[in-house]
Amino acid sequence: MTSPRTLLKAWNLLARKELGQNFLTEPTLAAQIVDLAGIGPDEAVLEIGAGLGALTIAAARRAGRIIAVEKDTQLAPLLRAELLANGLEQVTVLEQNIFTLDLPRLADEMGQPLTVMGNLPYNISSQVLVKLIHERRAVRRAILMFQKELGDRLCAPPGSKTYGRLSVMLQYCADITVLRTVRPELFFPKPKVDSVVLAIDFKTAIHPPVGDEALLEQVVQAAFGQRRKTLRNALAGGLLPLDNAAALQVLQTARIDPRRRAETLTVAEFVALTDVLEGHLAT
Ligand SMILES: C[S@@+](CC[C@H](N)C(=O)[O-])C[C@H]1O[C@@H](n2cnc3c(N)ncnc32)[C@H](O)[C@@H]1O
Repeated sequence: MTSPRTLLKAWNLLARKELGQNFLTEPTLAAQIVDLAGIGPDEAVLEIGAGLGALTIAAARRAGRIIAVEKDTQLAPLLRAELLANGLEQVTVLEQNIFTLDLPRLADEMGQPLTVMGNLPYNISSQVLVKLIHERRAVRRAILMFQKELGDRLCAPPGSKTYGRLSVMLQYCADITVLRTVRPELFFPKPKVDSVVLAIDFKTAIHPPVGDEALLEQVVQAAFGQRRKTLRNALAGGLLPLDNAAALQVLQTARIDPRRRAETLTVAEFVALTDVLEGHLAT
């Protein structure tokens, strides 16, 4: 792997901050991430934000097929040239915004659920996660690098300050494992903060499953949208079709103290609350 600094210079390009371009500089680290991801020859891998190919090249040495998505059309030819130079022909580079890619359709075309991999641009990491949650029937596993602060939020338990909307929605449908942290020195350009690699295994069965997942998202959004307020006031805050009396009734039926705050609720309690609310809205 040629160093990102050398490659960009040779192609007369600059790293684009607005695309979250912090490239991995260490091939051994890229190989280690791919090893930790347990990528094997039978897998279909989708890489989000392939950049200059650090992870792509490491993964292509192990995986059956790789679809590498890269939004920056200036980088894509460079990436193709790098892959060719490394004799890696089983990689398809898509010059595309990840948000325009239909994952269930891609998984159908590949004949199996996808292993998703990526050193995510920090400015779209949360949105990518929401997309993966929504389209998870197409995803077997995701091995993703995040800014450490977001990684901590995703893993945060109830009761902690960083526990929030995404922690609940992700923990509801996935098991999360911290694989390793990565220091800023291992990227070019060097970011200001540490990163973390997480393995996200989507659950094949959820216990307990919620009746209406879209409603769960709305409840979680309403609760954390006003996280300093009591649940009763947050739920009656306007996002849900509930007034203060109805919010109280729903919380009491779900056996949740209306004076509690969103960050104290377990995922199972959010599920129970949503199921009660669904029944309430149906009457
Ligand atoms: C943090 S860099 C990682 C690059 C490379 N995977 C690595 O580890 O060195 C993120 C990459 O995602 C690309 N990117 C940014 N927004 C994107 C989007 N919406 N869809 C696809 N790729 C995107 C950037 O251009 C950049 O190459």
